[in-house]
Amino acid sequence: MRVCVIGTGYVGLVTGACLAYIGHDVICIDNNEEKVKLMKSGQSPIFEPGLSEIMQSAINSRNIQFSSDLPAGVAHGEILFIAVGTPPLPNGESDTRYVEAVARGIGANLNGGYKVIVNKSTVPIGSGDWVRMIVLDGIAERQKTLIPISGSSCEEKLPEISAQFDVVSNPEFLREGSAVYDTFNPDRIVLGGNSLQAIGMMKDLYAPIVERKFAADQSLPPVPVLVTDLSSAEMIKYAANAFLATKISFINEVANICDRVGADVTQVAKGIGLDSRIGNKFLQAGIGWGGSCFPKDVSALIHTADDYGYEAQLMKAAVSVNERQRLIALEKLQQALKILKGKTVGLLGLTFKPDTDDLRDAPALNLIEQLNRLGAKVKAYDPIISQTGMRHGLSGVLVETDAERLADSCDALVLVTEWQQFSTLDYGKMARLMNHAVMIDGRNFLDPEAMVRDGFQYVGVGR
Ligand SMILES: NC(=O)c1ccc[n+]([C@@H]2O[C@H](COP(=O)([O-])OP(=O)(O)OC[C@H]3O[C@@H](n4cnc5c(N)ncnc54)[C@H](O)[C@@H]3O)[C@@H](O)[C@H]2O)c1
Ligand SMILES: O=c1ccn([C@@H]2O[C@H](COP(=O)(O)OP(=O)(O)O[C@H]3O[C@H](CO)[C@@H](O)[C@H](O)[C@H]3O)[C@@H](O)[C@H]2O)c(=O)[nH]1
Repeated sequence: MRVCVIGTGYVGLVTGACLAYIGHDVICIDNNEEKVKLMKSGQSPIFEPGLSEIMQSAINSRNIQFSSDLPAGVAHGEILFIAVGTPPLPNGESDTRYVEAVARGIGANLNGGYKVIVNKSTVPIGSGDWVRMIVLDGIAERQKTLIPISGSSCEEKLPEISAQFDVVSNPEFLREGSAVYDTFNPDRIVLGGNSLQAIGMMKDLYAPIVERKFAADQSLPPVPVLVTDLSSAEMIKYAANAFLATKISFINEVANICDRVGADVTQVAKGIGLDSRIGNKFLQAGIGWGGSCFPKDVSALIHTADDYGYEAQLMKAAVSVNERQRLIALEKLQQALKILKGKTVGLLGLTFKPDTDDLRDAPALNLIEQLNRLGAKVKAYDPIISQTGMRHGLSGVLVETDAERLADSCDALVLVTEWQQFSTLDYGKMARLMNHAVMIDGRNFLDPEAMVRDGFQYVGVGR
């Protein structure tokens, strides 16, 4: 099928590349010319495991094109994905201006046959109908430009714009760091809309994925496809993220109690996770959840509830537990080092989770800010940020090129991101390079006994 994906970030580029890989004819549109240039040269502007290979394969089979030409994209696609960002506004509300610009642009260029406009971006509940309205506005604006000005000598009758379309909500559940895997191995596909034709086309589009043709385990039953109304699909996206964020805040609260009573949260998580009603996922206690999605999506849902005069108390609590959790490493540093002013703290990891280059709302950023405020010098080593030199959003921190340089002359290390590489560092050598060998393990990732053997004073979270 002919597909146009507008917005080539973590979601749009992965979606576009994977759809091209499974045989669709895809054009990816972005208004960032530099990104387009990079993608045209076969390079991915983001770090995501497996993405470059998928892109390269799609480029070789001529199933994918990259462009900044929205009209060409709209003309190309039978299915038009909107996958632009919906960042948070200062009041927590979702900023939908990029979605609006794209919807207007689609309307202004829509012509010819039937199209399905797909909201892939995470958008406030009710956005499906709103997008439809904006597209219609875009069509009307263009129509106006086609009508000859009254009183002009132009007698020519201009053609009517024929634009048939439906809007579908197709929320995305991929995780950064495993986005390609998640796209080929989804737990479910959610399609919200009331047009049978549009839903039918979406099912055709996803058929190879639903049938697990590209899955890690092809013997599994087909991927469940849940068809709902527009608002329910939009709500599913927010509710899923709010639930997962709340689950993490819950285990973090348990961890804080464990710290006080002398229990080990990693064992507690195992013990409760074996109950199939609870499940063992998303019970990893640590320094709190971050990233480009949980914080903004939970805030947006709280804001939506507020708009309807309802106070989302549980979600507000999940957020405030998380805000406190983000400072837990600082508290533990103060307990271990007492005065932080003039001390040097090294951060192992900067990104909000491993296997991504994304620093949006990363707990490390809070930590850097707070440590600077208290007069500590902050250094960091992150396998991807140190290598790529990407520094967007980073200040008040010296980025080192390897873990041993990081440890050199530090008074404490904080493991912020559980990069796999951090399990095999020479911690004995690192401890010897430090002024004080203190390790705050913000992700309960390291083996406490091994750390002590290597000479560290080890402090975990709820452990
Ligand atoms: N990042 C994730 O893991 C994830 C997962 C699920 C859902 N989502 C949702 O998907 C959406 C996209 O998120 P993301 O992380 O991929 O965003 P992103 O910021 O990485 O990418 C957005 C892209 O859209 C482009 N863009 C902005 N305005 C444009 C326009 N008018 N025309 C063309 N391109 C334009 C930007 O240049 C950028 O490349 C958001 O709503 C987000 O909440 C994200
Ligand atoms: O047990 C856990 C699991 C995660 N986290 C933290 O939670 C945050 C989010 O992690 P994760 O969900 O793995 O990454 P994201 O890429 O942000 O993915 C989430 O957000 C996406 C955007 O909406 C959704 O598509 C995904 O389904 C949803 O998992 C990170 O800071 C993690 O460190 C924990 O602290 N403990």
